Amino acid sequence: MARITLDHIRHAYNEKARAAGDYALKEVHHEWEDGGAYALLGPSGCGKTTLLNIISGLLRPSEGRIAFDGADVTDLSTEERNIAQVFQFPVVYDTMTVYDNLAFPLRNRQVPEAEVDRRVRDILEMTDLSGMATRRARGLTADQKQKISLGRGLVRADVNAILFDEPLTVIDPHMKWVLRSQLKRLHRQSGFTMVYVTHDQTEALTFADKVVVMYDGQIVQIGTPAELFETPRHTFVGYFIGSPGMNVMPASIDGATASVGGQTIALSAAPRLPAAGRIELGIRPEFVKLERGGLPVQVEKVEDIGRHKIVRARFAGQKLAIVVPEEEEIPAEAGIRFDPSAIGVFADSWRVGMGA
Ligand SMILES: Nc1ncnc2c1ncn2[C@@H]1O[C@H](COP(=O)(O)OP(=O)(O)OP(=O)(O)O)[C@@H](O)[C@H]1O
Repeated sequence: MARITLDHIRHAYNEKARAAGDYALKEVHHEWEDGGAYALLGPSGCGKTTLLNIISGLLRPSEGRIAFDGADVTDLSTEERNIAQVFQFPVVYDTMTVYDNLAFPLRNRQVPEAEVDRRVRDILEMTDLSGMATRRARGLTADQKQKISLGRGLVRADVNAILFDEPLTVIDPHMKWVLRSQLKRLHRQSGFTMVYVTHDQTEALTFADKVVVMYDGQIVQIGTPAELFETPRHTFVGYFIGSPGMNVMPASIDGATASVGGQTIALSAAPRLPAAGRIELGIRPEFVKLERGGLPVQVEKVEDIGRHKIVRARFAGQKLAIVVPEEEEIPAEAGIRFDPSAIGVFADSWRVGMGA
């Protein structure tokens, strides 16, 4: 288990990189707690794997240093960093039995056989592979092989961290849910530092204590699922987390009042705006209320998804999503009201503070 320090890390795959845009990973400067469960979440190409490979030692960053518990490991190999990794696709020994595959990382380190047996049996149970312990890996499905890979990542008790790169991609949906919950439980029991790469928000939000949201080579926010939902620091976080994502509307501001397409919206306080910049309001669909009176809105579509309804509407020339509780009627000639305390103000996509 280790605290991971990312000290002014940048990475470019092209050695001649100069401009910020040349870097696959723009500057990352953070400290991740010992024993934390982190998810790296973001769309394809945003730099998640690059950052994970820098932590594991598969990639040396172009700039900056990385430390485990304060000791510089920038020039150490994965093996020397004492890290377990689980990749997107299975890495198993086909000719070995399931049991021996799981035992391999332990036997390799001369762990006493009684301890090997205890650990392997725990993992067999966790991954639902107990019934096939004596079968050779060859001939198993991709799904079963990936469970072996996952088990091999989890079997050692002496690692500094366990890194997962989209480990559940080939697992069927029900088992995905089971394994995610098991991983969470295992994290609580073991206290390993875990870093989990995914582009799936459900996976990230159920697994992690802290979600690291990445966009275009940058970490745009590190927060608990609740923080990301309630106070996204960047419009991308608002849009990426939540279903549907946050509504973002271009606006102008005068004191504690915003104007969107000629409609006036009250804010909770006057935002502290920078001298220049593109101003937008962000409000989650859960905090827009449909009611008689209110600001004019055109309802275009209603999607009933069981727990609630999603209303797709147009407000002041902008698309707007509204979440309506299942039991509530959608009034004829509906208008809308925004909860002022739930409105965020963003300048050039970054959240600004409110009030003096
Ligand atoms: N070996 C490489 N050589 C050159 N460019 C690379 C290399 N690996 C990644 N890149 C580029 O770096 C950027 C970040 O890629 P990275 O794989 O880290 O993103 P990601 O968020 O993990 O994406 P995905 O979810 O698709 O794996 C992308 O623009 C990608 O094309």
